[in-house]
Amino acid sequence: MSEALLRASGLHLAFGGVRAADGIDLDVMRGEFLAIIGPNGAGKTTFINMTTGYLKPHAGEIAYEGRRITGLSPRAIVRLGIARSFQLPQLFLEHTVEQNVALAVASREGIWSPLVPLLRPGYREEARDILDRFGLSAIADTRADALNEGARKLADIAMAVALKPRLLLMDEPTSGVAASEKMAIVETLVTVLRDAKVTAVFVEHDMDVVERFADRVAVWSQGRIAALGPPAEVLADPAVQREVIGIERHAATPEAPHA
Ligand SMILES: Nc1ncnc2c1ncn2[C@@H]1O[C@H](COP(=O)(O)OP(=O)(O)OP(=O)(O)O)[C@@H](O)[C@H]1O
Repeated sequence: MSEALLRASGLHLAFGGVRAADGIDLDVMRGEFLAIIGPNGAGKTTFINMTTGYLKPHAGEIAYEGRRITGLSPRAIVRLGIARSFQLPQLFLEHTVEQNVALAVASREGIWSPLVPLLRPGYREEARDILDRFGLSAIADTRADALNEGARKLADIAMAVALKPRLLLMDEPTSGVAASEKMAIVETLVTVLRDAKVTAVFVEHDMDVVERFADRVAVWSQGRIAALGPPAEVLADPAVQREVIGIERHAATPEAPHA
């Protein structure tokens, strides 16, 4: 872990009077798992949106593998090796899990029709292999609209992995996942990503997940990074505990009653 895979410098973006990014500087190191925490509205999703081409910063620059990517389209950024998963999974609900992942496999070749993967066995085989790695083989033939939240999140991430990214950004991969399933799901996810040598940035509200799986944690606050470092250090900081973790634990209570 010595080289920056992604480098964000001086990112600014305002929505009217709201400064969603107010001077973000961040290096994501090759091979690391970086967690982003922070209260609602701090600008965490905005950072992911800027990095993946869904939003263009008003100022500043993002470089990936030394190349400026600011302002490129989401598809162009995917082609360079950056994928994302969403806070609300973006699955084709009337298709099966396997068909969804096969669609992502086919999209690597510029094919975006949901019908094509049904016709080409190679795409389906690769999709099966990915689902196997995620422990999702049992639900390969289940329609996406019949999945519970945890399975839906994992299927969405499996689609992102099917794009063969070197960097994966995940927006709240565990939100809505039952507390009893959460650690096992993240364990699987981390194993798949480490095996595939994928660097990961993930927005997370569960501090137990951050503590256990992140190499570093960045604390977002009002469009800025208020703290950055190893979880054991950052989460022990009284200011972080007071201003972020208290809020996070409180916010996480309804879906994570164990917290
Ligand atoms: N498209 C948009 N138009 C207007 N305001 C926006 C837009 N996207 C984000 N914002 C505002 O920018 C600020 C940062 O939002 P963002 O979604 O990045 O925060 P967040 O830290 O991801 O929050 P959460 O934890 O609730 O997802 C918020 O005040 C939000 O209302």
